[in-house]
Amino acid sequence: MTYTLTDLQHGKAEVRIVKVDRGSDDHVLHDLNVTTQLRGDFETAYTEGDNAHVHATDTQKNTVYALAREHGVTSPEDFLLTLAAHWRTQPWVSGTSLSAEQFSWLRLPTNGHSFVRSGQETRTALVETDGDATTVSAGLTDLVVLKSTGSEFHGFPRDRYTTLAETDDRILATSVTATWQYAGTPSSSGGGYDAAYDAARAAMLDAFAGTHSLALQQTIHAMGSAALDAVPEIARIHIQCPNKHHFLVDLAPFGLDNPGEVFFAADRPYGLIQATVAREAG
Ligand SMILES: O=c1[nH]c(=O)c2[nH]c(=O)[nH]c2[nH]1
Repeated sequence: MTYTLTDLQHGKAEVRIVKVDRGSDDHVLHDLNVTTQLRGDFETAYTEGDNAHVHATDTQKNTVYALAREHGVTSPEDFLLTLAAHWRTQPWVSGTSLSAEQFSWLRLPTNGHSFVRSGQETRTALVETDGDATTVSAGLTDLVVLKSTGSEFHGFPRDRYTTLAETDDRILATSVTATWQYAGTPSSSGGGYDAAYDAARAAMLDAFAGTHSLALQQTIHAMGSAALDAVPEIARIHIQCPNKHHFLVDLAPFGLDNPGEVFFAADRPYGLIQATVAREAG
């Protein structure tokens, strides 16, 4: 019996790299978790155990560290593009999928070389190549936000299984995961990928806070639209949000009222709402 073998890729997952820029007394940290995946003419390794074409995953890990030293690390997107350019020159490689998580650090005021981890969220980047074609995506995960009013949910259909009460004032809380694709390179004079990330993140937070929400769905649409408004190079954005339910605790058995002050923060199950917002073609 023969079977078809497809989707071959190999690489090193979660290469943790911390690059210190020592160009001035104010050091800069780039803290990344990089995953490499190469595609290409690697079939005989699977079918015959012939490794003649296999770029060892250990070599790929070393390449990440060496190119960080040779080319430096600026934005995660630019670093992944540097790696992609390297593997484009290597034999038997026809494409790559290179991803990174970036953890951010803030310099402490005491001196230029002490830091505190900042931001609970993780920045993400993905560079994919296929021959000469390159796509760059970016995003974030674990951006936890909450608003203590300015959120309603009503008007949904009721059937024999519906128990949820309608509400015109609830807590809205979520942990945003967003991924967006760039149609063009954000201009380096405008700050490049870093500034584009900051602008998209700020726009999404502003939309979360500023939208009087009638549904998390509406808030997601507003956040996606705000990111597209803020960064012209973003072609489309996918946003996924768990609805982190906060249930008002019934304090009546204790002779107490509860005018929207004491909540039970449930962790599961949770609603899971997602959508892609894209620019219209043409
Ligand atoms: O914003 C919401 N969207 C829903 O689809 C939903 N469903 C639900 O039970 N609560 C909520 N809240």
